[in-house]
Amino acid sequence: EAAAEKKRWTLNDFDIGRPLGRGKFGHVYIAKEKRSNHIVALKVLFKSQLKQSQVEHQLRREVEIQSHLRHPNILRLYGYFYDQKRVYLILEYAARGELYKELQRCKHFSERRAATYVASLARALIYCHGKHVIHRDIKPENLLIGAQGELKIADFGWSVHTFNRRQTMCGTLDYLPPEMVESTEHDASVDIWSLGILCYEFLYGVPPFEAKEHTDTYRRIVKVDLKFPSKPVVSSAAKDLISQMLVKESSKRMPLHKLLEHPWVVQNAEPSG
Ligand SMILES: Cn1ncc2ncnc(NCCc3cnc(NC(=O)Nc4cccc(C(F)(F)F)c4)s3)c21
Repeated sequence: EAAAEKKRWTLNDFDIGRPLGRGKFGHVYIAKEKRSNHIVALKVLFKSQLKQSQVEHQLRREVEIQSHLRHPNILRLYGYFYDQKRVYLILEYAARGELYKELQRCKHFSERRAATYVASLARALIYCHGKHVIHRDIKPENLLIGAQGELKIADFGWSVHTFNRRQTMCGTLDYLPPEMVESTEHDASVDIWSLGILCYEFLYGVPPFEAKEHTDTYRRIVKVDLKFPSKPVVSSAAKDLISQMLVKESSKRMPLHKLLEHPWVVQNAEPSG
């Protein structure tokens, strides 16, 4: 394993297979590492596009963050390499593909399936937050399904390390302006809100604040204009959990470990196995 990290990979180390998906910055292909016959996903990114969008630092941060994360519900990033024009990400292959396609196919998930996914996401986020990493981009497009149907959080392109400035400002806070001291706008509770949105979308098939115009969606979010349709029928326990996560005051959102003890999760989620 450690040896694998040191190795300089090149495209010649892989047999490239069918495309798995196409993203904004490039395509993903299934691939087989020739020496080990190990199946991986290879994301190909064009340097020109990365430069144009000025996201190189984000990619570096993703690779750095991902190299320390090991969790069954987090898609592994094994390594990367580059050539003249492209950067390649060597990723764990999720055999059952993209969750959003599954949600489109089923319209909405059963309460058991939704609770199972929400519980595994909560465990993955507890693990990330324990390492001061917040994902910040939890949505169906970034969720994949492994060979045993298990959920995998992918694409840490927007994740950040939340270092506590107090520790890194060499002791004194006295000279920090208010906005620096209370720089909590991006604390881990952003992921709790997103998980609440996801839970709603798993059960109803649409996100709670969806609207035709962006301005209307924005207005509904800041107002937390949360409504539960009469169809499909959803248990009051599920609605109770969602209502405790979609709270405007970030410090008042249900903490992730409390989510795992919520009756709806306890009664509906499959044991993590
Ligand atoms: C579709 N599909 N089906 C099966 C399957 N199995 C594995 N993977 C798949 N798809 C790839 C999932 C990803 C995981 N990590 C990613 N990371 C990323 O795309 N990072 C990234 C890109 C461009 C720019 C930036 C930057 F610079 F802004 F940070 C960051 S994408 C699969």
